[in-house]
Formats: sequence, structure tokens, C-alpha cells
Amino acid sequence: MSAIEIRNLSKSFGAVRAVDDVSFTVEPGTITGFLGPNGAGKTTTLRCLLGLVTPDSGQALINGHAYTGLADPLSEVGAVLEATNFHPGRTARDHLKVLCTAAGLPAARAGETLEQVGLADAAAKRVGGFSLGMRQRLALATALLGTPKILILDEPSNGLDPAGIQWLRGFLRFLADDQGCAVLVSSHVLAEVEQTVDHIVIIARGHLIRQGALSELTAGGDNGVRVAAAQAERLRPRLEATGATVESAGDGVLVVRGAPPEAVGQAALDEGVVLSELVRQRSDLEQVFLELTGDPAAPPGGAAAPALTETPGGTS
Ligand SMILES: Nc1ncnc2c1ncn2[C@@H]1O[C@H](COP(=O)(O)OP(=O)(O)OP(=O)(O)O)[C@@H](O)[C@H]1O
Repeated sequence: MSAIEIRNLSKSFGAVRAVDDVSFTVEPGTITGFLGPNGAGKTTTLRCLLGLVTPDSGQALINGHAYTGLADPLSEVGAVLEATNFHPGRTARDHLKVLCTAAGLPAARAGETLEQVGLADAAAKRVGGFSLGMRQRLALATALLGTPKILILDEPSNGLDPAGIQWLRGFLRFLADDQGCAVLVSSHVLAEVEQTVDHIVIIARGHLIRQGALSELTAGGDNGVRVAAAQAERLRPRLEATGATVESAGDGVLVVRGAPPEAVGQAALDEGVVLSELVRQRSDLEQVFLELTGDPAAPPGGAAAPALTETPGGTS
């Protein structure tokens, strides 16, 4: 049984089909990046998982159950949807203690989770004075109170500075690798999650676009540098001498692997070859995401974005 299972989930708000027949799973010990441009349907999917929105059809399951059917939800799943619902006059520790009392958890969990998220020094400070990044950390502490094995985080990097983002990456990896947690983390920025996640699920306009292991989606790693010039072949010996592989891609076009664009440009300069094109070829994943986020007219699942995993729930 998967920790999280989204099965043929659909939800409309009036005429807007926010989520349309989406299926995927999240397994224990893994981090899944849930990616899509603004308005893609990520938050709606996560809200369905947490019982905050009722789907029109399909299912959103935690350990095989709807959230509302969980006997002890806080010990099974922790969620960070928005980091705004804190009483401004309360201290961070008091905020967590109130929640511990309400949930029947030992009050000591308040201090433990503040320590875990790096807020121990701010435990006695009023939340009203917290930065957005500190609120994000406090929200994460809230999610961790019941020591859940499943975490659902909506845009958790929002408001974190670069050091905070790096800390979050390490912390999520620790939760997945050492604690065996299943982590689902949404973002609209590919680069933000790319270094952290094992799996990726991409949606746009409610539709599932791609899903799979990050290693599969970025297969090949080096996608090469495309260089075009009337005398492109003159670059070949110089580039091959540096260990790069050079393939011909048609008249006057080469694809160079194992050398960065700068090295290809330098070779052209040294050889006195005039270039008409020099471009790093993007990975398939980058390309798909660029089309989704960079070109509003690009059709989701269109010719440029064929489904990698055709089977719904194919990551299971
Ligand atoms: N309660 C609601 N009432 C009406 N429309 C809604 C509601 N919630 C979401 N929508 C619409 O559903 C679509 C999907 O929204 P959703 O918030 O799920 O996307 P998202 O991927 O989380 O976007 P973002 O990254 O901007 O948060 C959007 O068109 C949004 O306007």
C-alpha cells in the first residue's frame, strides 16, 4: 500500500476544472516533487488529500484511507499548507503546546519540534514578530508534532532565504532517508525541488503531464551543446582532443557532449569559425517545464510534452 495515493482525482470549481483525472502515488522513504505552474491544481489536490476539499470523483488516500477516516490523523500525516494561521500574540512554544494539548500529545513535543526545525532560540518569542521564513519553520514544527510518517508540504520554500532552503533540503532528505517518511512537496519552481526529490509529478491546468523518477526524467544527464556554423567540422578535432564526443546533426550542425558551451565557444574562437548558433540542449524535464511555465499558449500534454508514464499511478 502506498503512503499517498491519488487515484483518478477530479475536482471542479464552477466552470474551472481544477484537477482532472489525476493519479499518482508517493512511497515511504521517498520525496516526491509536485510541480506545476500557478493555478495548475496542486493546492486543490493537496486539500483533497487533507479532507479540506471533497473531490467530484476519484480518491485521495493516506495509508489507504480518506483523511476523514484516519483514526489518529496527526500521527499519520503532517501538513503545511499555509504559514499564516498563527495567533500573533502567542509564543512559538505556546502555539505548539496548545496544539499538543488539543491532540493529546506530550507537551515536550513542542520543544523537540522547535529544535528540529531550528527555532529553539525563538521558542519564547511572539509569532507576530516572525518573518515569513520563521513562520514556515513553525508550520513545519506543527506538522511534525505527532511524529507522522507522511508529510505534505505546499510550497515550503516560500519566504526562506538561501540558507533556509538548503537547510530544508537536508531536513527533508533526513526525514525520507533516516525516518522512512513519505514526503510530498509542491512547488512551481523546478530548480527549487530538483536537487531534493526522488520522484516528480508535473501537472498543468489540472492535467497530469509527467511523472516518474527524477533520474528517468533527466536521463542522459548531459544533453549536449548544439553548435551550428558553415565550417562546424573544423571544431571537431579540437573538441575531441579535450575528450568531448562530437556528433553530426545535419549540415553544419554538431552536438557536443562532455564540454560546456564556453569550451565550444573557445574552440570556435581559436579556430576562427563564425557560429550561427550555440546553445546548451535542455533536459527533457527542463524543456517540459519551460514550455509549461514560459509559454502560456503551450498545450499541456501536447506534442512537445508526451506523457512519460502513460499508466495512471505508474510510479507505484
Ligand atoms: N475554492 C476555490 N474556488 C474557486 N476556484 C478555485 C478554488 N480553489 C482553486 N480554484 C481554482 O482552481 C484552479 C487550481 O488552483 P490551485 O490553487 O489548486 O492551483 P495551484 O497549482 O496550487 O496554484 P498556485 O501555485 O498558484 O497555488 C485555479 O484556476 C484556481 O483559481
